[in-house]
Amino acid sequence: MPAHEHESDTTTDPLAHERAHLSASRAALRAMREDAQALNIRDVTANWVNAAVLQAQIADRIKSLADLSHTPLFFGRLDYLHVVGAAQAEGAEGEQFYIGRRHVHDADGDPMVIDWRAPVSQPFYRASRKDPLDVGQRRRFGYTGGELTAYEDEHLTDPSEAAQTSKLLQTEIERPRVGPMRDIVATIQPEQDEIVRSDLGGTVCVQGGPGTGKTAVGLHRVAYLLYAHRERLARTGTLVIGPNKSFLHYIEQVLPALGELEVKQATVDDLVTAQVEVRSTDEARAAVVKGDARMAEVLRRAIRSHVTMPAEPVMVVRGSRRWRVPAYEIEEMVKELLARDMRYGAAHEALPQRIAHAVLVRMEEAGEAPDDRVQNAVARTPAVKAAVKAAWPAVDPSKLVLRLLSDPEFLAAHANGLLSEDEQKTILWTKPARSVKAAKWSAADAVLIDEANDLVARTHSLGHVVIDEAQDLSPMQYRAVGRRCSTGSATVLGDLAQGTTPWSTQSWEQALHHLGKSDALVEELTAGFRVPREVIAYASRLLPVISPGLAAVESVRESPGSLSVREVTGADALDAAVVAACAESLEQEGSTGLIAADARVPALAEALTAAGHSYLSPGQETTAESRLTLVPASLAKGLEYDYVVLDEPAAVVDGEPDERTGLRRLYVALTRAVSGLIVLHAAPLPQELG
Ligand SMILES: Nc1ncnc2c1ncn2[C@@H]1O[C@H](COP(=O)(O)OP(=O)(O)OP(=O)(O)O)[C@@H](O)[C@H]1O
Repeated sequence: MPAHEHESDTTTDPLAHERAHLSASRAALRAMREDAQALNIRDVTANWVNAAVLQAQIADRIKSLADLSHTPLFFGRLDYLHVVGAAQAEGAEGEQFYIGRRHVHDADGDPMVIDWRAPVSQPFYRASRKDPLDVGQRRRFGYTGGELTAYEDEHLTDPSEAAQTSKLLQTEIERPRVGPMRDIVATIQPEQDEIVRSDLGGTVCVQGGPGTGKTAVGLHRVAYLLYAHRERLARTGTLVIGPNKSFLHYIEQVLPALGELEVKQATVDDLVTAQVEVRSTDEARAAVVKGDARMAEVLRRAIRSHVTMPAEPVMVVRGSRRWRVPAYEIEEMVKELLARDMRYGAAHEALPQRIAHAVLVRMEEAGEAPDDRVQNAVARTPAVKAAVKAAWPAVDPSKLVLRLLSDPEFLAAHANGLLSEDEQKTILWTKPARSVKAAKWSAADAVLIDEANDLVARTHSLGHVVIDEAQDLSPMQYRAVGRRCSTGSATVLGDLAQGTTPWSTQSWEQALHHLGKSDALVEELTAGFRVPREVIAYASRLLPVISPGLAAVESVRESPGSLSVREVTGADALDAAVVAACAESLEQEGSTGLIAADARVPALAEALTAAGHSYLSPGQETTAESRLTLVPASLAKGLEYDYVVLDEPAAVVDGEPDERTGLRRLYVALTRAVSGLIVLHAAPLPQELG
C-alpha cells in the first residue's frame, strides 16, 4: 500500500485534487450552515411555543454544522466498481464517495461527504481482499493539524498488490494521548465495526481485555444507532453508564465529536439515588448479600405481604340506598390481582375501581342506569377507600427497605428459605434508623430501594443503554440497569479479569440473565490498541490466577513499548525514585500517569509537590502544559496514559480485601500504559509477576 506525501499543486496531482475536494466540501458545509442561519420561521409558525421549539432545533442544527478546523471533514474515499444499488453490469461506471463524520452536500443536493454511518460507507470498514464488497479502491487520508497531507490506497481487487497494514492506521494508534478520549471513526476495525453496526433490536455483550477498544466501540455504537434510528431514540432516549465521574469526564467528548450531543451519562449510583442520599458504605460482606439477586425475591415477598384478604363486606351509601359487596367477592378481586402479578401500585389503583364496578353491577340489576362517573365517585367513597387501605395498602418503597434492614422479624419473615440466618444478620443495621431521612443509606441500599420502587411502579425504559466496565456490577445493579432498558436494548462492555468488586461478574451468561437480556450476543475482542507488546505480556502473567481460561490480549501496536521494573532499596528511597521516574517519563511526549495504591497517594502527592511537580487528579483533563496525573489505583480503570509509573505493586494488591481482587487491581494498573511502563518497588513483587 503506497503512501503519498509529496507536495504539488498541479490539477493532475491526486493530493492537490483531494485538497481541492476538501476545500469545496468545507465551502459546501459553510453554505449549509448559512442556509440554516438564514431560515426565517416567522411565516411558518402559528404560535410562540412552536417558534421557540423550532428556533432551538435550528440552533442545534447550526451548531452541528460547525466546521472544526482540527477535525478532518473526511478521512476516506471509496471507489466503487459499479453504481451502488444498480445491477452490476459489465462495463458500468463506478461511483466515488468521500467518507467523513457528517453528511455534506453541494448546492444541487449531491453528496460531497457521506456520513460514516451510512450504508454506503460500511465497506470502508469491512471490505477486504477476500470480500471486496464491490470496492475497487479504498483510500485513507492523513492529516497534520487539519491539513490534508497524505493518502494511502488499497486496490482490493488487484491480485498483484500485496496486503499490508496501513501506515496511517498505525500512526493513529501510536499517536500520543493528551486530553480527553478521542473518537476512532477513521480507523474502526472490521470486528469492532460488526459490534458498532449491530442492530438496535438486540443486546450485545463484549468481553475484551484491556485496551481492545470496548469503550470506543460502545460509544460509536450509540452514535451509529442514533443515526440509524434517530426518531425512535430521540423519543425513548439513550444512556451511557460508566464506573465513576472521572471516567465519564474522560469519555464525555467522544459523542459530541461525532455530532451527538443528546446522550446522557451516569454512574449506576446516579441512577438509583434520586430518592435517598448515600451517606455510608457497607462492609464487603453486607454489600455482597444486598447485591445478590435473592434480595429481589425478598423484596417481592415483603411488598406482597402487605396484601390482606378482606374480612369485612363493603357498604356503599348513595342517596337513600345502600349497596353491599360481600367480603368473599373482594377476596376474589384481590386474588385475581395477585395472580396477574402486576405492579403493586397499579393493583392498588385498580382495586377501588373493581369494587366500584361490583357496586355498579348491583345498581344496574336494581334498575338504575349509572355511568362511568358514578363508578369513579363510588371508587372514591370512604367505605371503598377504607376497604382498599385494609386489603391493599399503599407502600412506600424506602420505608419498606428501612423496615427490612431494621426489623429482624420482618426480615426473617420474608428472607427465610432465601437468606441464611447469618446473611440476614449481616445486612441488618446494628442501630435501626428512625426514619428514611435519618437513615445512613449505602449505595447497595439505594439499589434495594430502586428495586422496591419498581415493584410499586414500573421504571421508565430507555431505547438503548451502554454499560461500560460492566464486570463490576452486582446482580441487583444489573437488574437496576435492566429495568431502564426493559423495552429497549443494551451494549454490555467488560472484562472478567478486571472485576474488582466483591460481587464482580463471574460469567456473562449470569450477568445477562440478571440484566433481563439472556438472548444477548456475546462477542470477544482480542486485538489490543493501547498496551504495547512487552507490557501486556508482563501484565498477562497474572491472568491464570485472576481469570483462568481468559486469553491474553494481542497487541497490534508496532512499537514494542518499554518496560522497566526497578527495585529500590529501602522504603524511604521509594518516593524519591518514583518522583525521578515521573520526571523521566515527562521528558517524553504525551501524558504520564503515576498510579499508586490509594493509601500511598498522600505521601506521593507530598513528594511530587516537594520536588516542584504539579499534578492533576483523574477527573482533570491533561493538557500540553500539565501532563502528569496522580491516579489512585481504585480510579485507574478505563483510563490510559502514554507513560505510566507504577508505585509499589505489593501495596496495590494489599489495598484490596483479598488477594485475587488485589491482583486484578494490579492487572488494571499495569495495563494503562500506551508507550512505556516503569514499575518501582521496595517490597517484593507479587510472586505471580515473577
Ligand atoms: N480501531 C481503533 N483505531 C485506533 N485506536 C483505537 C481503535 N480501537 C481502540 N483504539 C484506542 O485504544 C485505546 C483503548 O481503547 P478503549 O479505552 O476503548 O479500550 P477498553 O477495551 O475499553 O479498555 P479497558 O478494558 O482498559 O477499559 C483508546 O485510546 C482507543 O482510542
